[in-house]
Amino acid sequence: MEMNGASDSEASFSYSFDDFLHGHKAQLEAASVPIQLWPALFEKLINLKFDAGNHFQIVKYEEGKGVFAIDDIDHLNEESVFLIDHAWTFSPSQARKFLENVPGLVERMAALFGSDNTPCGSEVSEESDEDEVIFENEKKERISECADVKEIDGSFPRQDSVDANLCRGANDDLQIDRLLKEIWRYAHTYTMRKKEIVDEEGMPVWYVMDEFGSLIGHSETPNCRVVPFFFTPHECAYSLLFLTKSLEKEAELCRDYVDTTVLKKNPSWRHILMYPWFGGEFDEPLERLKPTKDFFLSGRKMDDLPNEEEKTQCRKVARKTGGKLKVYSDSAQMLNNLDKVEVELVEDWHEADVIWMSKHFHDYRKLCTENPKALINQFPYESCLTVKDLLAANLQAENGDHEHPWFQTCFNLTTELPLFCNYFKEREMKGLENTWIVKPWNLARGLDMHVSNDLAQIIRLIEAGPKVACKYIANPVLFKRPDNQHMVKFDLRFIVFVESLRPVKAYVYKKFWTRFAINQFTLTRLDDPETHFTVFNYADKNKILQMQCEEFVKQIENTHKQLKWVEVEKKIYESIRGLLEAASKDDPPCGVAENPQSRAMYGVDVMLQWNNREKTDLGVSILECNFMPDCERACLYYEDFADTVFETLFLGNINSEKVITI
Ligand SMILES: Nc1ncnc2c1ncn2[C@@H]1O[C@H](COP(=O)(O)OP(=O)(O)OP(=O)(O)O)[C@@H](O)[C@H]1O
Repeated sequence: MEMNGASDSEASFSYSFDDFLHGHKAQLEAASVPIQLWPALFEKLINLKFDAGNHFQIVKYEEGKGVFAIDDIDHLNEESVFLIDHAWTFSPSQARKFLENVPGLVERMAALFGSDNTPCGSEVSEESDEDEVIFENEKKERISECADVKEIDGSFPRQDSVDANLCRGANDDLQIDRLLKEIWRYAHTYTMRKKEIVDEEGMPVWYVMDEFGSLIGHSETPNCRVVPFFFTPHECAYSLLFLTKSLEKEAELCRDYVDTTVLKKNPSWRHILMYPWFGGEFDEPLERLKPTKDFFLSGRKMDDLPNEEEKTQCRKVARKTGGKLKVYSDSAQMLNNLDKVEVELVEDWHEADVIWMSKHFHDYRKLCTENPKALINQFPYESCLTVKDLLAANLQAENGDHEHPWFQTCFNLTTELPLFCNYFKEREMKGLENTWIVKPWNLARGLDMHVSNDLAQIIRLIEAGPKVACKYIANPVLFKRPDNQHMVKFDLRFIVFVESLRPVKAYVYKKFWTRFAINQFTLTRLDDPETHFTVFNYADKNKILQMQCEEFVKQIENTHKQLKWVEVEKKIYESIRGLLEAASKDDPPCGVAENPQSRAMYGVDVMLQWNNREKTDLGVSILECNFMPDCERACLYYEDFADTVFETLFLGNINSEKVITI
């Protein structure tokens, strides 16, 4: 028997198998779905034919539930591909909100997670309960429950997903906490990439499969694979189940829970990747070393540098200190905001006094030999400073640890997962605070970031893309928000102008920017973005507190009487200088390179924390350093900003009222 979500007439609309291949072939190949299954898959997708119930049943046994074959099933059979629906699609930062508000979601997830999936091979109970053959009925119910069936392009019916509607309802917080922990044994991920956004990586989507998919057991020698599949006409993802071995009647269906690219790249990590399901200890002593040159070079285009002689010649060239600057640029934002500094745009970079680029520049040698008088707003290999994983690697000591007081301990989970797990477990054993912030290094604006003290969750998060884990600042200095009276975390952005790196010659713009969290700081709800982040990607502007730095200083000194801002500022400036020195200490490609023609402006994000219980010892922590070719917000707040940038960086006009030498 099968479930058809579409009537015959709907199914016969003009979407052909060729259309299907055109839109999905790359996905099918990437997921290694055998080619002989594609026609049946196409047919099942357009008819929404969830027919797994004809071949499998859920069976309860002593340790839990599993999925078993009703008949012999040949894996070479062209029909042996089955659709699995997704019970819940979610983003981890919004999951709690949905559990609190969507009726029935807590109950469904609790029922789903309540079963204990044990590895294949467990004894099957003699009496396989009739009631447990649930897919078919359940699917019928699901479809009939779904009152809102939409027509897309007048042809395909599509059901609203469970996360589409929000409504109020009360649920037990403890149960939700438990579900949010358990979910990392059931959740899976795929990433949507939008073709039109070339530079930005896609945002990962997490989902829980329906009861059938979620109850498939684990084996290291699996007999099936389950892969996510985005079906464009439905604008919706399903999972596909296909067999890798034939099944005999009553055999248990088992997939490999860690059949992921992470495992493919690191086969020796299997026991670590299995931790979310089976736990374990990671106590092998591992030596942490600084990443090698190869690490810094992988996936990066090398910058071409002038040799020492060329640099020496270049240093002798006289440069402009006034008058009209000839500027070659790919970005007008900053130039449009210049008032006092006169500029003339040139089409040929050979003529330029200043090269102002938002795109990465690589040809420093050519610039040095063909236009030595020009200055440019970038340093070679500055990604060692501005990209999170490279910065963390750059700042590591030879023994691999981070020893700078202004930098939080940080692990690259793509290369150092075993080390991180050891470190995590060691802290756990010692009873030390163990909250981490897990950040992708290729997305900005706080996207795909997670605060967590749960090792299982952290391990699973790397399936959604490369990440670093940095020790979370658990004792931040808090700010009393005047609008809601909450004591919230905040971070500060300082703009630094770099004139040279060896030795460091740099200036900080005296005005800085403030960013505040919304909710009262607490370590109890680590999934709440409004408590733990100061950047928000939504439009509720009312919740965002804007405050000029002068007002911020007044208020923070008022709240924390032991703080004197002049002293805090001094520590911040010392830390920023420390950052620039440390980041350019190693030769390229492992550190930022000195270059006589380079000048740069970076945005340095800083948090303040208490180093002791008494709150007398203040620490400065640098979160990250951003390359800033444009500065819309700065130009909007401070009319003199663009002029100050150009005067400081390119005219050698250091105005001590606006910038401070660090
Ligand atoms: N180690 C940390 N401890 C506590 N909070 C942190 C830590 N690192 C980052 N955060 C917080 O996480 C958020 C994003 O941080 P970060 O600046 O590193 O990322 P981003 O995505 O590059 O954002 P942006 O580019 O907008 O600054 C901020 O709200 C920041 O306060």
